[in-house]
Amino acid sequence: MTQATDHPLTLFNSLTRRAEPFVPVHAGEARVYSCGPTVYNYPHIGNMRAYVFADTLGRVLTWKGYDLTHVINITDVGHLTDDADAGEDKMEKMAAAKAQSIWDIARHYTEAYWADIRALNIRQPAQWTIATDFIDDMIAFATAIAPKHCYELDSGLYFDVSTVADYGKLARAVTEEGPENEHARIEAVDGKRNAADFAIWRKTPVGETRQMEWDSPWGRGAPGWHLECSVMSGKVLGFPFDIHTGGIDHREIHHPNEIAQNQAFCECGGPESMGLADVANSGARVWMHNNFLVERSGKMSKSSGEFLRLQLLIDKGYHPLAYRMLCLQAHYRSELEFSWEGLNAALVRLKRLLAAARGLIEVVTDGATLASVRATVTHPKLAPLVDRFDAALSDDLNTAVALTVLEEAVAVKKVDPEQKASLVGAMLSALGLPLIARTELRIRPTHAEIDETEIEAAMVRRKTARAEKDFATSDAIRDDLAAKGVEVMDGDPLGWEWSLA
Ligand SMILES: Nc1ncnc2c1ncn2[C@@H]1O[C@H](COP(=O)(O)OP(=O)(O)OP(=O)(O)O)[C@@H](O)[C@H]1O
Ligand SMILES: [Zn+2]
Repeated sequence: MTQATDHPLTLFNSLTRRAEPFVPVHAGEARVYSCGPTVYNYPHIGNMRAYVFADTLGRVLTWKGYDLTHVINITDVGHLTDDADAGEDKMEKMAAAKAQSIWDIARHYTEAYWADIRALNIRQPAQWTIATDFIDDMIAFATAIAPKHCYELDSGLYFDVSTVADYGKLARAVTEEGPENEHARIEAVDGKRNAADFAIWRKTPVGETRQMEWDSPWGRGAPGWHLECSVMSGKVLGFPFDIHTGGIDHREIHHPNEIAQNQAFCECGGPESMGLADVANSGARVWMHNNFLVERSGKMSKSSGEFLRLQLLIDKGYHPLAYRMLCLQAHYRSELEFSWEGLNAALVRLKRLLAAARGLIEVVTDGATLASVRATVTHPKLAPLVDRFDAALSDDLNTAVALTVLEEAVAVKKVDPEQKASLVGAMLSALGLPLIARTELRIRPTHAEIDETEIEAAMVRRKTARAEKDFATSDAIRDDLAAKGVEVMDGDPLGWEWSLA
């Protein structure tokens, strides 16, 4: 638990548009729900920024001593090609395009997403909730709110946004651009009472069949995407829970719609009052949003054909943790522009950090808390760094500053090595950077013509030649390696003797 002397954890709440001290709903606990991917395609690295952010939040909550329950969902049904109420189901569309079963599509892309989660050292949440496992709960939730908040049309059961207070309060559109802008692009459906009304249950049109459809009081069909997240978060974490996360696009439609449903549910079927005067019954106390990873050409999107996958970075010889480092260097609420130069700089920084921390490799401090670090790290050169690191993370997850404090800690000399090791280990774990051997960071790009064992063997032959002053042989080996795309780095201060060009 947070001690009186610790920096209070403050988090920016999109709902109140303020950084606020974190006050858990249940003492000592933190319950967090993160909107998960729609598994119709591979995630791009922009999508993965959302999970690096959610993981960083979880790690900071652990660091601060909270007992964390993190839930991430997998959306395998219901997300339309437009976040608002138009278009086709993304999953059905991809299954049709590939002439495959939707269940196979979902399985394949869920596995691909999980592989990226592991590669980025993102901790496993307490539960992955799969939307199609919660259909009965979704029907029960919709049944509870329908009489007061919904109406039925031929195409489905619609939520009437005028039945809840402050609809769209979360969305920037409401205060800065006027609600009409955002809603102007929502496709008109005959009979809708308000432009922003959305389907919480979508009926399968007469004469059509969907691969995924279920019976409901409103006919055969499928749940709406917004309904899914309200149901899974409330069911697993209980309303109200502490923090709901997602990318900044969710602040405009998906989360306002979740909030509207949560308000309706808490009034009709849930706890009478959640004791949250200013964020009345919105389901979660704090709503947090990561900003986008962008390319020079604009927001990265997997709906638009070509996109950057983590695997592409790996194929080009970048360790996936270089991408984690890139994310940590920016504040999660800032837009981050992706470039290969930037990724390379992040990789070099990571190499340098891990090379400097080399001697500390045996230390296992995963999940270390501030309290445990304070108890062991008392040296006057180190204790102030604990404090500064904590201050940075507590300041709305300022990982950019925390990283610089970590680098200072690694560079501290003439201190008790065990204390230094515990401190560095704990800092790395709070940022989700594993203390891997630096050689593991070296990845062979798929286009390379030579493998690492061959390179290492050539390097040994070259060393022997040089020791024997046989410079002709040593130069010939270097030239041969250069021809295969390997640069020999004599006198490299990081101790890396070669790199792939
Ligand atoms: N460029 C981006 N940078 C950061 N986060 C993003 C980016 N694009 C999407 N996200 C976030 O990634 C998470 C997963 O999104 P999801 O799988 O629903 O993507 P999507 O909306 O279907 O795809 P697309 O990337 O085409 O918009 C969401 O929290 C979303 O807000
Ligand atoms: Zn969601």
